[in-house]
Amino acid sequence: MPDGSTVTPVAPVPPELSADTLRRAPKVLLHDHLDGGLRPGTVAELAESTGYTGLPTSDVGALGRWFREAADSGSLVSYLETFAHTCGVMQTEEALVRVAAEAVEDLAADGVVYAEVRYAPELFVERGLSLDAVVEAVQAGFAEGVSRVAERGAAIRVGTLLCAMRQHARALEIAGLAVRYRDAGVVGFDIAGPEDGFPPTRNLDAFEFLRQNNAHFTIHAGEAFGLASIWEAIQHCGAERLGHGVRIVDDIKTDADGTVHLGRLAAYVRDRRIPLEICPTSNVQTGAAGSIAEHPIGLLARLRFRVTVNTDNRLMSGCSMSSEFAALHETFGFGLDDLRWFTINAMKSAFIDFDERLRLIDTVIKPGYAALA
Ligand SMILES: O=c1[nH]cnc2c1ncn2[C@H]1C[C@H](O)[C@@H](CO)O1
Ligand SMILES: [Zn+2]
Repeated sequence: MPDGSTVTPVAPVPPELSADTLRRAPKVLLHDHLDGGLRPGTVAELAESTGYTGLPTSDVGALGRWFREAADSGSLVSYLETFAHTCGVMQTEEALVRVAAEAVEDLAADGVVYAEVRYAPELFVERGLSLDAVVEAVQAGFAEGVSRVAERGAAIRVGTLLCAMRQHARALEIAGLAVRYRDAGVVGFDIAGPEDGFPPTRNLDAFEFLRQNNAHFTIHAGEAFGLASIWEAIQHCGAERLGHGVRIVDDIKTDADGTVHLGRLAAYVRDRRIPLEICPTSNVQTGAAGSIAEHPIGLLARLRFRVTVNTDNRLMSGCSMSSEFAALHETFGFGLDDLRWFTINAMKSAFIDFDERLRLIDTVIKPGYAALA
């Protein structure tokens, strides 16, 4: 093991950042699922207009609660069952455009200035849409959302990540789709779905194809399975970022006197500045963390891993970037400097061009936090 280093535990401080300050703080979101971020009212209306009859209730308030409670299951597999309903109402171009446009509006209203929003095109072909039609409808929706936000005098930049579902074995095809639409707003690729039993190396051909094409990708790893999944994602597949990655703590030992020892893999992830797309509330719901207070983000941030904060699924977790920041502020005492650090970490780790990342850091994020201080 590398030499130990001592970290001083940070005592939580009383909350002092108002909800309004947290909302106005510029935020960068790298891990947000399109089919996990619908407004409950939109789910109900689309079910009605598209003839989807599977919803557990049509009452909007009850529906929002149902998603949160059903997702709060302690297991990733049960959590994922709730997506049958959101995907069920997203099978037409009109529905995809609407959901994508509203997602952008909701993120901008929450103070998000750059977002990478992901989804699996293969989940929206049940009623005959082609994969290309799905991608084009979502891109049209994002463009519509961005222009509605601009009309209100605000600004948001959105990049798309295309996911392949681990259990469907269509990763090479979806990777090809991501590369074909790279000049139309698709900035990267991911694999999602059940982790246990579906190791990242099942999709090696897709990752090799992406690397040959100089394309970016992240991998959901270290959420419902441990270090082996993270190791494969990085060392076999070449993931640039880790979706969640929280189980990297299994490779970190803390002595009774506070001395911390990083194993080889944890040291590699930290040394190489591999971004962790951490989603605190989602991790509690799927059982990856016992509670927000027990979430490894406190330790990982203190050890200066490249930590980013994300929503994962705003509908299923009933959360936003502001509410995740608020929970971290209340639980760990993170202040504006820490939130700015998470935000700049995320912006540095985005899949858009370097000069555009720099421009957002210098002209939007830094001045935005300076104005709040
Ligand atoms: O946290 C997650 N882990 C693995 N898969 C996930 C997670 N959140 C959402 N998904 C799945 C369900 C969606 O249908 C799919 C594409 O967005 O990705
Ligand atoms: Zn996810």
